[in-house]
Amino acid sequence: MPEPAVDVRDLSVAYRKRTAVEAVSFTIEPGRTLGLAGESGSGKSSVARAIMRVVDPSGGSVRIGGQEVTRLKGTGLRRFRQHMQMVFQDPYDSLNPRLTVGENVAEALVAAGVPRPDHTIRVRELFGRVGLPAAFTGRYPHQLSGGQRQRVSIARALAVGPQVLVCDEAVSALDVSVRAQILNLLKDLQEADGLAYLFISHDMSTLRFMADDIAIMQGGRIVETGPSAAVFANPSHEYTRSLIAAVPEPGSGRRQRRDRTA
Ligand SMILES: Nc1ncnc2c1ncn2[C@@H]1O[C@H](COP(=O)(O)OP(=O)(O)OP(=O)(O)O)[C@@H](O)[C@H]1O
Repeated sequence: MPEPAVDVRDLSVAYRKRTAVEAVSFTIEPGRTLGLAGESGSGKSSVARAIMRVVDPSGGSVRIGGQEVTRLKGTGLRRFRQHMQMVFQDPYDSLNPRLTVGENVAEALVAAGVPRPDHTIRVRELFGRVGLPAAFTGRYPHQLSGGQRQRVSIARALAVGPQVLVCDEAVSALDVSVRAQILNLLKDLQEADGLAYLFISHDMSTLRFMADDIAIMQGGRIVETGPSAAVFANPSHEYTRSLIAAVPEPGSGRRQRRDRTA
């Protein structure tokens, strides 16, 4: 059997001895999406940060493409980072405002060891893959819309040829129609490249669209997990039921409860 793209076992994360994630386990196969949901503070981003080795896990194991990454350091850690990339909620925070968006993407090519003479053509290719005109490479982040900036972040993530993308609330700041376009783009890229996604979102309708499997976190633990269709059809945990209750049936035309009370 080929190795899963992501294999997390008994992962724990603590901040100054305060446990934020406890004994979290899941796997993601190449070309598949695990949706991670849960209320604010339940530990979703801490799972992502530990997998990316932005924080050191306090326990457990993380295997990416079969390689244990929890104890990697120096060059080994840098090499591993080419296999895993992250897309955040607000590309303004992650793009350098003083560089053009083309230069922002080229920075990732430097990190991936792509020779400089190849940068222009590679950046243009990457812009094409995320649906941006090549002429946009010379613009600055503030000259693009939110959706266009998120496309640039995705191009930058793809620049290193990753196997896994961690999307942490990657579409949460976008308008509904732009959100759908970015989700469709991510699905197309997944199909083309066999990318595995860890897709973190508080929005269950986004997860219903994106995720093959779902894991629900509460208080640092996974309290329910399973194929997305089964979890939505028959949630076993009270907390999952309350998350799903806030989402309309597809096509029902009802607005989300969150919208009604906003
Ligand atoms: N750098 C940090 N130092 C100390 N505590 C932290 C740190 N980052 C997160 N925490 C705590 O760890 C717990 C989990 O936080 P985390 O950000 O992982 O949750 P989350 O589910 O991603 O929340 P949100 O949806 O609001 O981003 C929370 O209690 C949070 O206060």
